[in-house]
Amino acid sequence: MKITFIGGGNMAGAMIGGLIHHGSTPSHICAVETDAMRRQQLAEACGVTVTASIPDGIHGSEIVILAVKPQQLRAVANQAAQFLQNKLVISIAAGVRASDLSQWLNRHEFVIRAMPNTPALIGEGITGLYALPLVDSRQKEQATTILEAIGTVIWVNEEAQLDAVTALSGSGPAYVFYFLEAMQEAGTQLGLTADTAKQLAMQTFLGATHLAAQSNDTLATLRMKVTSQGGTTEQALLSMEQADIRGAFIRAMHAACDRSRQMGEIFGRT
Ligand SMILES: NC(=O)C1=CN([C@@H]2O[C@H](COP(=O)(O)OP(=O)(O)OC[C@H]3O[C@@H](n4cnc5c(N)ncnc54)[C@H](O)[C@@H]3O)[C@@H](O)[C@H]2O)C=CC1
Ligand SMILES: O=C(O)[C@@H]1CCC=N1
Repeated sequence: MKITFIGGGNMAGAMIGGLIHHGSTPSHICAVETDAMRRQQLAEACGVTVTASIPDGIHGSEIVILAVKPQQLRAVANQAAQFLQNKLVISIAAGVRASDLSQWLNRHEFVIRAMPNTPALIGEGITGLYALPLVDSRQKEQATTILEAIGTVIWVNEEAQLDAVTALSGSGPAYVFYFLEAMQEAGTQLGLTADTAKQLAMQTFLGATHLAAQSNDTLATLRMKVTSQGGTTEQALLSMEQADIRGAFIRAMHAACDRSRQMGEIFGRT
């Protein structure tokens, strides 16, 4: 199965890296990229075919993954439309609705909207998927197979849920890195070296996440099992509650979800 990415930036790079890591043949992957330096990087780092031409890149591919910025999607769709025939199109652009993309692609019916995340690069991604009604089960299986190569796949029945997926797992790696940065910064203020603080922070995330995945306890119970009465964790959590960190976090994710919907309006129905 030959796959073409249109747009070879950060997310396409993570997906291509993940696919190759999982055993895909580099020559079966093509990236259409307008930036010459980025084309060279992709060819050298991944060994995939690169081109600046959309028709050349799409030729011979069964699946076309649109991985440009949301504001670039309409122009790219207009250029690609006449070369698609019955190919499956998967868009990873945040916000832009599958039905709008279908219109730009001359009412192309085989459109899936996907929201992956950057841990795809190491096969630890998670992708939310939504298909237009006429996408058949074979095409859905193809999309599942491709995206399972870079992690876990979750299908949603209502496209609006993809805005929530975007706010949670699409943007989520950035929240984790932000939190890790804060833990590292605090660790160094408390006398640890930056490397030691980073190692402690990262392994704490990994360990706690694996524990939560394997445990039958709720997240709240797991938290309480760390929190000794009169102890250190209690003081830290009290400080976080006083600063309304939980509320701030929830508001932040609402802001991300609102922005995804807004991008659907701004870059979609114009
Ligand atoms: N970065 C992330 O964590 C995630 C990004 N996304 C979505 O993926 C899409 C791409 O995001 P990034 O990779 O972060 O952006 P990026 O800016 O790194 O990549 C976009 C690439 O498209 C290229 N490009 C622009 N116009 C083009 C054209 N006409 N033909 C071919 N290539 C063209 C650019 O040169 C650039 O390399 C966005 O729509 C974003 O919403 C989705 C999930 C996660
Ligand atoms: O920030 C963004 O808009 C994209 C979508 C999810 C992650 N990056």
